[in-house]
Amino acid sequence: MRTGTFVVSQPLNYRGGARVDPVDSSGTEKAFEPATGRVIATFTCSGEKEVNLAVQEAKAAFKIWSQKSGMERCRVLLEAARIIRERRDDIATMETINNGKSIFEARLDIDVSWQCLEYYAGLAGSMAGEHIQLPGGSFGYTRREPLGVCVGIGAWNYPFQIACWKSAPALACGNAMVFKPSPFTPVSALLLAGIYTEAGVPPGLFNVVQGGAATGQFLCQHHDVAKVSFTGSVPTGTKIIEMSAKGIKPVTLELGGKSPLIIFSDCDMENAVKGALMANFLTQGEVCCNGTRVFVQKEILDKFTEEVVKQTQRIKIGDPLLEDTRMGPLINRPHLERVLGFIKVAKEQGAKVLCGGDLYVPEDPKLKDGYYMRPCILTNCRDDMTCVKEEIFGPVMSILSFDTEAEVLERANDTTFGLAAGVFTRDIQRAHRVAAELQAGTCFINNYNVSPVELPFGGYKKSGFGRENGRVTIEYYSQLKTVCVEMGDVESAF
Ligand SMILES: NC(=O)c1ccc[n+]([C@@H]2O[C@H](COP(=O)([O-])OP(=O)(O)OC[C@H]3O[C@@H](n4cnc5c(N)ncnc54)[C@H](O)[C@@H]3O)[C@@H](O)[C@H]2O)c1
Ligand SMILES: C[N+](C)(C)CCCC=O
Repeated sequence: MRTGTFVVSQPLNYRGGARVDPVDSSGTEKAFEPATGRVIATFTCSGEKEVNLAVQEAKAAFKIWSQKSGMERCRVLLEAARIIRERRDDIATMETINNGKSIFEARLDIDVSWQCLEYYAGLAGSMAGEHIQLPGGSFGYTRREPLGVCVGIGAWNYPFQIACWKSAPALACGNAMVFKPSPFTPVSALLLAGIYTEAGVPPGLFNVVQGGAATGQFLCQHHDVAKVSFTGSVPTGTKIIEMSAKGIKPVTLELGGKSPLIIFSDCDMENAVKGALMANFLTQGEVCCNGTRVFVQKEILDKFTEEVVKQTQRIKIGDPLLEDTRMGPLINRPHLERVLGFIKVAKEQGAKVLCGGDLYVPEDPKLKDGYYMRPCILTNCRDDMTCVKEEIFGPVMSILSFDTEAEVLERANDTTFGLAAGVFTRDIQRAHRVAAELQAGTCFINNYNVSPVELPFGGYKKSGFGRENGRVTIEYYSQLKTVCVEMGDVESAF
C-alpha cells in the first residue's frame, strides 16, 4: 500500500461478530490521512440505539465468555495474539495511514499490542482466589469475578495499542467490551475486532461503535455498562468521572502529562541524548508520557544542548510509509496549528528556538497538504512559561537548567500532572533516590518511553488513576466475591 491510495470501503462499526452500519446517528465525522490531508472515510457516529444494540450484544456474549475457564480464555487470546503477529505489517500500515506515525514506529506499536494479548492470556489461566480457615472448621474463600460489559474509550495517538491495552485484560478476566476509538482514528480497531472473532471469541464479545462526545456519553451513561476505561485528555476525563459517579461505575483514567526528564552531569551523555529524543519525538511528540521538560545540570548544559540539537536536525521527516522516515505528519490541521501556536507563545515569553518549530513541506507533491512540522527544541525556558507548564502534544522539547538534586526535584514535581518522569545518571543511589521522590506513575532510569507490557502504566495526580499493563490491571477489570461457609450450627443472637 502506498500513501495517497487507501479509502475505507466497509462499515466502521462492529457488532455481533460482523461489520455493520449503525442503526441511528449522532452526526457524521470525516477521517483523514494526515500524510496527504485526504479524506479516507466519512462515517456516521453511533446514536443511542446503536450504542444500546452493541451493549446488548456484549451482554449476551458475556454470559457465554464469563462461564469459560481461564485456560479456555487463554487459548483464544493466544490465537488472537498469533494473528496480530502474522498481520503485523498490514495492521501497522493501516495505523500509519490513519495516524501519520512512521511505519517503523507503527510496527513497534503492533508488537507491544500482541505482547499485551499474550501477557494477559498467560494471566487468564492463573487467576485465583484465596482460602481462609475460620474457627470450628468453618472457612471462607474469595472468587475473582468479571465485572460485565466494560466500555473502552480511546485517544488517537496509539489507536490499535490502546484498544489492545484495554480489551486484553478485560477479556482475560471474562468481561465483554464495547470500544469507541477516537473519531480521528476509527480504522484499526476494526482489524482487532475481526481478529478476536477469527480467534474464537463469542460473537458480540468485542464491539466497536464510532463517534465523538455524544456517542461516548451514551456509552458512559448506559445502565448495563459496568466499567469505563478511558484514555484521553484531562478535561474529557473529568466529564467521564462525573458520568461514572452518577452510575457508581468504576473508571480507569489514562490522561495527559507534562513529564520531567532529569539529566545529571554524571550521565552517559550518548544515552541521555538518545533518551531525550525518545522522550520527545515518538509519534510526532503526540505521546501522553513524553518527558517534555528536560532539566539538564548546568555543567553539561552546552554540550548536551549542542548534541541534542544536532541529532534532532537529523530526524528524517516525510512520507510515513517510507522505511527510512522517522517523523510523519501530526494528526490534523487544527492540532498542527495549536502546536505551532505554543511555539509562538514560547518565543513571545522569551524562549529561544534552537531548531525546528516551523512548517515542513515535503518535496513529494502528494504530501503538500499533509500536516508536517520540524521537531523543535526550545531553550532559555523558565518554569512559569506556557510551553513548560502545559501539555503541547507535539514535537516540542523545552530545555531547562538546574544546579542541585534538591532543586530539580522540587521543580520537577511542581505540576498538576504525574504520568511519567525520567532520570539519567551513573550514580545508582541517586537514581533510586530521585525515582522515589518523583511524583509520577512511571519513572524511567537511564531510558525513556520503553513499554514492556509486564510493567503497570498509569498516572499520579491529574494524570489519572487505575493502571494498564502488568498484573495489577486484573484488579481493575474484576471484582472480588467473598464466600463465607459455616460448618457448624448457627449461633443466633435472638
Ligand atoms: N495516559 C495515557 O495512557 C494516554 C495515552 C494517550 C493519550 N493520552 C492523552 O489523550 C489526550 C489526547 O487525546 P484526545 O485528543 O483524543 O483526547 P480527548 O479527551 O479529546 O478524547 C479522547 C476520547 O474521548 C472521547 N470523548 C470526547 N468527549 C467525550 C465525552 N464527553 N464523553 C465521552 N467520551 C468523550 C473522544 O471522542 C475520544 O475517543 C492527551 O491529553 C494525551 O496526553 C493519555
Ligand atoms: C508506548 N508509549 C510510548 C509508552 C506510550 C504509551 C501511550 C501514551 O500515549
